[in-house]
Amino acid sequence: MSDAPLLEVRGLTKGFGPKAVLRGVDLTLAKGESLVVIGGSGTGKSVLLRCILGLDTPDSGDVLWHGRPLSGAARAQFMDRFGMLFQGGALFDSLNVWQNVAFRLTQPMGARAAREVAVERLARVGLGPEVADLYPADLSGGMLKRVALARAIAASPEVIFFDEPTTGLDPLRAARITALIRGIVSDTGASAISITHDMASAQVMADRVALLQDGRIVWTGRPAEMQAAATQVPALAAFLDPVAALAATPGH
Ligand SMILES: Nc1ncnc2c1ncn2[C@@H]1O[C@H](COP(=O)(O)OP(=O)(O)OP(=O)(O)O)[C@@H](O)[C@H]1O
Repeated sequence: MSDAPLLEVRGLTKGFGPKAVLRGVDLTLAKGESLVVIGGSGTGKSVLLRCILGLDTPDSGDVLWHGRPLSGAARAQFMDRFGMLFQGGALFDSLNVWQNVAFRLTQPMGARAAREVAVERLARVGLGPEVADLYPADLSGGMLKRVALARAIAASPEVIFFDEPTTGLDPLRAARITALIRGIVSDTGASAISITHDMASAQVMADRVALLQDGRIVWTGRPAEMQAAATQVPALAAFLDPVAALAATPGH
């Protein structure tokens, strides 16, 4: 049991009506590993994440947490042990920054203690205590991402999910958030699954990359292996150099 991966997806399928989106996804996430799932628009990355989180019910297949199917007690344990950075940040406009960060603290604690934890997490993402009492409407896009990141790590999760963490940021801010995420994952020893279109960010964040295409993981490997693998896997080549891939497509 202790040898089991932290999280494992086995033969996951999910469709909507006649449309098969996931056609047998197999994935493992080791303890402390940062896995980045890439794939074109509409390939089912979000559906995969939703199935893992229990927001969508798979048609078949299993999600295992510490080797146990994610249902009943294992699901309850998992719910306490994961952090999530949603694509748009998904902060509550009516709560101030520290209340947003402390929102998912599972350990019961008074407001003063919760605020202290929130301020500490804000410092970890490069924001000072003066931000704690501001509201989301007062913040820039980059600051909102940082606050959302502070919330994702608030309860010291074992696994953190990042849904398109650099979407909507300019290249410099995207690079900063990417470096911050990589640092947090390395420092805390948390495992991470990120989904992204941003190859620059994937290369920095990933210990391992998995490419989702036609409902399956068609390639997985280390970022340094991607270039060589692209000669065998056209979809990978398209990600690494979309302009060249388009130019090579007849009638583009
Ligand atoms: N609730 C739903 N009902 C019907 N179809 C759905 C539903 N959720 C997702 N889909 C379909 O499943 C497919 C995969 O969607 P998904 O959002 O997972 O793609 P994605 O890889 O995350 O794309 P993007 O990178 O553009 O966000 C799409 O064709 C989408 O329309």
